[in-house]
Amino acid sequence: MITSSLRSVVRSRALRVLVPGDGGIKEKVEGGVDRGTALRGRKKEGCNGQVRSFEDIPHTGRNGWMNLLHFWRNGTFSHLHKHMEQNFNTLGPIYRQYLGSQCSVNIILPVDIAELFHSEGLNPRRMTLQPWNTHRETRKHSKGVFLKNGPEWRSDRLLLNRELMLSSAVRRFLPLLDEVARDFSHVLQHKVHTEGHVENGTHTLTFDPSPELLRFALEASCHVLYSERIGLFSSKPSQESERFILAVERMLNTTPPLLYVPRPLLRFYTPLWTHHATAWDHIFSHADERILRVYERLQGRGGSSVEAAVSSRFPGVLWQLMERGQLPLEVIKANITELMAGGVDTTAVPLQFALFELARNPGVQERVRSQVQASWLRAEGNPQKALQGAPLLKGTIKETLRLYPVGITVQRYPVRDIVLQNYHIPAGTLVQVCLYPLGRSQDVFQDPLVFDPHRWACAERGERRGKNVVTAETDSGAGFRSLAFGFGARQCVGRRIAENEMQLFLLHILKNFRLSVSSKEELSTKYTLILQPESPPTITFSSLSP
Ligand code: HEM
Repeated sequence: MITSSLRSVVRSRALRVLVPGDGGIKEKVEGGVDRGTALRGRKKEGCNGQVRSFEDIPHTGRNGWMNLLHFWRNGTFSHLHKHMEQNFNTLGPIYRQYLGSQCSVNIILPVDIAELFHSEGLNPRRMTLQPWNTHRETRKHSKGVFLKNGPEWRSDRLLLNRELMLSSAVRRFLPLLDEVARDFSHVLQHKVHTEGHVENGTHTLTFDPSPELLRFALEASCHVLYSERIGLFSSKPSQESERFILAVERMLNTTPPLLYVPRPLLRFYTPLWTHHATAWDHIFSHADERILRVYERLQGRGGSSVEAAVSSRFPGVLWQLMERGQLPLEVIKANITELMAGGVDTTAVPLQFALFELARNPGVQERVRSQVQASWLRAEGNPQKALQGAPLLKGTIKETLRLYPVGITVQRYPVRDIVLQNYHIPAGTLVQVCLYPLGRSQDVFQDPLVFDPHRWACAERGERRGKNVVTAETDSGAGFRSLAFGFGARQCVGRRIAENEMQLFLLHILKNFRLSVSSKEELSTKYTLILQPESPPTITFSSLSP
């Protein structure tokens, strides 16, 4: 039962409105908003409007082990995102989920999401990825920001933000991303002209671009993190890079089955655990080699690299971190490894979805292309100006991630008791914002299954467009609908790289190719720690140049 002191806290508290913004969050305090406004939109009032207890929250069946066994036995763990969507349809906008030893409260409505992030505290915490932690501990590796918590996380994170999140940092690495995106488009042009056929005077090629997209993402990551081009667009890409891509995929695929296994039992999953740990070892050794190279460059050895580094060219995030010397080498290694592991599939996979959606929505594609072409002309080759002049590119990425979020949930442990949907949630409860059902909810988005990048352009201009713009009067969770990169101080540290990398990729593709697909059917998706197409879509690229 809820205590009277909690009720009075809820009643008396001024409602602080958190506004998610591009550079983090702005927080403004609006005094005097009553509890009625704070709880508007909540559907389930207990008798006499009393806050209900945690135990009253609808749930999916309380034996977490039986639930997990059910998923494993039926091979449906990869459809966890679909189960969440079904549960919201049957249980309402909040429910308890039991999986293995873990209980979470799952939510979907912006008003509740706002309340959750409002209570995340100074050092927000996500769900622990136990297999990743166990690998670090057994190999005696440090943790990077992904796995750290508390004040230690915060101080490391502030140093990383300077190299990855500030607009000054973006200005430094944007030209590198642009170079990779242009090269990719040239190589694709060559492939279409040499391997494709001519249809109505246009060179056309139909293929599954997913392996090329992974190479693009790895090439882009290496260029920004190490200032190194690794030649992945050549006809014979290095085997080391191909092995790295395989290691990241294996690490991702082996994480979910190990996720809910208590640590002492991990060793009983021996073959799976061995695959997982070996994949991580490989990812670490990739970073090790680069660190050694940069170390040698910093020591003044390896002449030509030093010249590159002291020239005006951006020497890469690793170089910057090592040169500043504010983080121990072990911690730099852990962070660079996490950035490499987190930076390949996370951008390559949404690009598959974006190409597919643009291809199956030719009208949308034309509108984005004409904005891109006009902006490109005005920008005279300046990539930053070109992106600023084509907001539909950003809308395309947001729309892609709305329908196909890379991570299906964002998690937090509130640092104080809160009330969600009129239920009492004790501090320290794992609460998950379920991004996949959120992006497809009719209660949150008008025509949720329609791919419409323009809806975000309207939202950013504050225009009212059906339910798509929710104002402070109608919903205190205004804006908490585009959360694919998480939120606040703990949001994705690679966000600026990812957003710019994906937008520049689409810019150069749309300038040079018309995209189409033979079937406009929905893509089936599977959850393997990240959300992926069940089978990668085949896309037809038709060259726009003769
Ligand atoms: C479309 C691409 C991407 C998406 C959708 C995405 C999504 C996310 C999300 C949801 C989180 C958790 C945020 C939170 O809890 O609030 C996260 C954290 C993180 N991401 Fe990304 N990510 C993407 C690309 C990248 C890239 C390219 C990198 C590396 C260059 C990266 C590195 C990280 C790291 C290191 C964290 C942990 C940050 C921390 O805990 O302080 N991500 N990402």
